[in-house]
Amino acid sequence: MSRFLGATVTDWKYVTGFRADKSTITITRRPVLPDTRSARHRMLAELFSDGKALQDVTVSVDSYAYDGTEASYRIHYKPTLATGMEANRHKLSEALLAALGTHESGQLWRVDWAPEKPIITLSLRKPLATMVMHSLKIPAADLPVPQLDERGIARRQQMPWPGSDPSVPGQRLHVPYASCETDTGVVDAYWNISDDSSAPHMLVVGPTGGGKTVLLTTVITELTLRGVPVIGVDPKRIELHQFLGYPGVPAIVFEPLRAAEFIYALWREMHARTKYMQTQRLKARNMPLLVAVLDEFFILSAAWTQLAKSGTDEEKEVIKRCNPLGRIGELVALARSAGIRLAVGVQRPDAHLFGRDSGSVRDNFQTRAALARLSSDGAYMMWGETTVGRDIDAKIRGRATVSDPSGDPALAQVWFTPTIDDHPAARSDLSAEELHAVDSLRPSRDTPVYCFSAELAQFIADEQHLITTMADDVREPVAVSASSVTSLIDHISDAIPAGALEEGMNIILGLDDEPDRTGTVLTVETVRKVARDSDGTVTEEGLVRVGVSVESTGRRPEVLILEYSGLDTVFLAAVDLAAAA
Ligand SMILES: Nc1ncnc2c1ncn2[C@@H]1O[C@H](COP(=O)(O)OP(=O)(O)OP(=O)(O)O)[C@@H](O)[C@H]1O
Repeated sequence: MSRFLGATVTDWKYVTGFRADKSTITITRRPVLPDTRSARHRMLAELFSDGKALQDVTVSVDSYAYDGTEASYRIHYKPTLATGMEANRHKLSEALLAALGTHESGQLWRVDWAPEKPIITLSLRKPLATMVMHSLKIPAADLPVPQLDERGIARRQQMPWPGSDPSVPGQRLHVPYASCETDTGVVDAYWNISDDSSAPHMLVVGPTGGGKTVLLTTVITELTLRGVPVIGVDPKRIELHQFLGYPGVPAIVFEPLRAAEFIYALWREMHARTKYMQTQRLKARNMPLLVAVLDEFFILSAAWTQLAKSGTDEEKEVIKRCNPLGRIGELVALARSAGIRLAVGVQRPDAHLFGRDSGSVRDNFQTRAALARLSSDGAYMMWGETTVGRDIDAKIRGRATVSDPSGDPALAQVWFTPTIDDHPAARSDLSAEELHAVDSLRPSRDTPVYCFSAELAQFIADEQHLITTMADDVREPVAVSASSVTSLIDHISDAIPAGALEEGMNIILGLDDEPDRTGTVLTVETVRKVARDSDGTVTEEGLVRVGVSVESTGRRPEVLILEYSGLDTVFLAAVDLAAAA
């Protein structure tokens, strides 16, 4: 062992040289300095040594944790066409994260691509909590509510909110619902419903059990605490019923036909408000806010389509008069300036089911949350990129991709609000912590809806009457088997355009055959084959042939061919019904 410039050298490299002009052979000894890089540093350098993924790579340590472990790295590389492509960057980031695993401290790594320079930084991030209990830190009675005159008009709508920055206008109306990761750390994700919001309506996507109802519950509780009333629509009947009688929630609508009447009343309200604002010289910011939450929107819109096609004459007339799908389009585009906001929950992002003009309708839902691992098409529809939100850990309940405060997609943990139903049967299921959370969230004041139209006022009054008489209709259960199912809404899990049907899906048939649906026997059939127009595109005119095999007396099952246009909606069976079929 010897020393070279102060370093201990255990190995030497010998280089031989020959100079013919001087007839000399030189033998030079160079020290091989020991590799002092950590195993992780070496691994990172070796990851790119073949020059395939990145070229001319140098890896350096950027910072150390207090215990001396390496806490961040910088990777310099030679920029190429491939390194500029989002999909390649995403793949490489995933490979780096997989190679790095978990840091000694238990923290996870994050990968950041510098926007302008060919530098990747690897740094540590605190893992997002896997569960965030949603509760209020101060008594609800101490929260400020907007000062409104008897018409509901606010001269100064923007009240300070505890913890808010008074220099940021409208923060009272930043409705938080999740913790999300951004470059500056974990922050609250919120829906900005103030009049200066560039994302006035909210879209929530999540499959059954994905946490959509929890997210909407979190949002509704935050809205009512802020003195913003909510009317909910829940065609599945079991998601938002907990809000019946909740302060600030004057109505929850369950029947699709009543939901159509509600959309009509809301549309009339929007026009009445606009007229009032014009005559009284009021601005959007003066108007009292009202939020409509439409859960399971595709089921609702498919039910409307079915009613329009094969309902009773009376039902058809209601759908025609209310034209809910057309009026929703108008509401989405115009309601914001009349103080009305929409939150819509759907099972999957779909390009077609918002109607013909889907693109622009979807564009108005700029506050977005996706509670599931998205397909690449779904990711593109939600975030404009095929790779965003695709690696959500499905095992963590409430894990989502949401719009962060700057509007970009970010990984998030949705705050958990247990059921807020104050029925003793619901409360008996809650733990002490959950009871504390829901009690803290309950507003101490009931916020009214200021109705500028006779239609909305009448609608709410009728709904409240219906709810009080609902108990009269309740009867003791009778056992009914799948083959005698009579009610549609209770047994469907989702509705999708025929163009999106795939082999193996269980669909409900028999709805169109019998105009009087009460007493109709529904059947559940499994899709065996789907044939689309030759180029595979789904258009309203496009024909979709679907083959289902049905029982027959012969040896082989008969194949029934159903024909749909690409935008016809088809109901999917709920799991229990499909299993029974
Ligand atoms: N943010 C969350 N944090 C913790 N647990 C959650 C969260 N969201 C949902 N869960 C858990 O997942 C369960 C299902 O959630 P939720 O009822 O919201 O699903 P959903 O999407 O509404 O399903 P469906 O479409 O069938 O109504 C909840 O009862 C709860 O236990």
